[in-house]
Amino acid sequence: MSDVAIKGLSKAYGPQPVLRAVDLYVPDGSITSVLGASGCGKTTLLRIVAGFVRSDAGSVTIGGRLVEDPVTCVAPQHRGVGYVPQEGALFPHLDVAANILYGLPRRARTKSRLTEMLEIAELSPSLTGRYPHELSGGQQQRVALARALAPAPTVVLLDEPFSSLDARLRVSAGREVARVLRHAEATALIVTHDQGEALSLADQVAVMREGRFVQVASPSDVYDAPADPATAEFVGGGTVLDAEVRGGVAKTAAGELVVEPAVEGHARLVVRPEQVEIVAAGEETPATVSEVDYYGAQVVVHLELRDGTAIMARGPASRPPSVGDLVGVVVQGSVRGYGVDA
Ligand SMILES: Nc1ncnc2c1ncn2[C@@H]1O[C@H](COP(=O)(O)OP(=O)(O)OP(=O)(O)O)[C@@H](O)[C@H]1O
Repeated sequence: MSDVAIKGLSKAYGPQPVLRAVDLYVPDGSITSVLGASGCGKTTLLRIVAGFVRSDAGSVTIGGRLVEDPVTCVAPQHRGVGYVPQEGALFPHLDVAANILYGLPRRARTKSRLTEMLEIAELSPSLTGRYPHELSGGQQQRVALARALAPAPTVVLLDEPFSSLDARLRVSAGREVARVLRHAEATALIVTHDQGEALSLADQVAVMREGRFVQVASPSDVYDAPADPATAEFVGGGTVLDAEVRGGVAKTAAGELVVEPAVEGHARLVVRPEQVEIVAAGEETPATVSEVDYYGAQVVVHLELRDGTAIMARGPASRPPSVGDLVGVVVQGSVRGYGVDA
């Protein structure tokens, strides 16, 4: 396998810039997820790396070999890249075996290669004669991955690979695909708009907004130290409060909050929903429950503070409050602050 180096990559469709001088380094044998809202340019980036779309400026190097720049364009089949398109896109008229062996030269379509790919993708040999419509969504994803891995690509690109699966299957299919990629020691780029998926599957998360990377870091750094309030809201959610910070402390509608890293003056503060504890009315900051989203083991409670500020709490679902309840809220721990220039 190989590393991928993307430098100053730009692309516009007509007057509309889609990628704006994007840099990204994916180390050999690691998984990077590209996380961003719909339309921010994720698929375009992946398709340029794969060789399906030309860039306007910048370069892509795979394993030290230049494959894309304004004068170079190595054909997709010569880039050593495996591509798993959205929803797997298996050939419906071919069975599992034929789908997996499809990308190999005829002489390489051997039973032993098929067995090897079934083992890597943790698929039972009893499935080889089945057609895609006879497989579960998760099995289809693993067949699509086995097909992409069969020609032994140096890099695997996956575009929203789990978008067609339901929530429960997404988690298990994601885990299985990550295990297969790690087993194959693949260098992989996974495009997703699902923050849980991005954080749980990858070694590195590249957060994209409007054609730029706003943060490229480990999953825990992206969650614990988001680059800006918008990234914090997108990754993990939370409430952004405007406040004046003096001596590392801010007086806010949600009480006095300790701000880290210490910023001074006007700032935007991010309060994570798991930091907000709901207590009995009369204690701490009063709030009214405006909405309760029930997720089984957890609830997300939307609250309105006295001055109209909306704040969100997430916690265990035991004894959740009801809409209209008067409660108190306490923000636990310090909050992240971002200075705002006057
Ligand atoms: N072939 C094309 N011609 C013109 N505009 C395009 C083309 N392909 C994509 N776009 C536009 O470029 C922008 C980025 O598209 P892209 O598919 O890269 O986004 P994305 O982040 O992958 O979105 P999604 O998560 O919805 O797939 C969008 O505004 C899209 O409409």
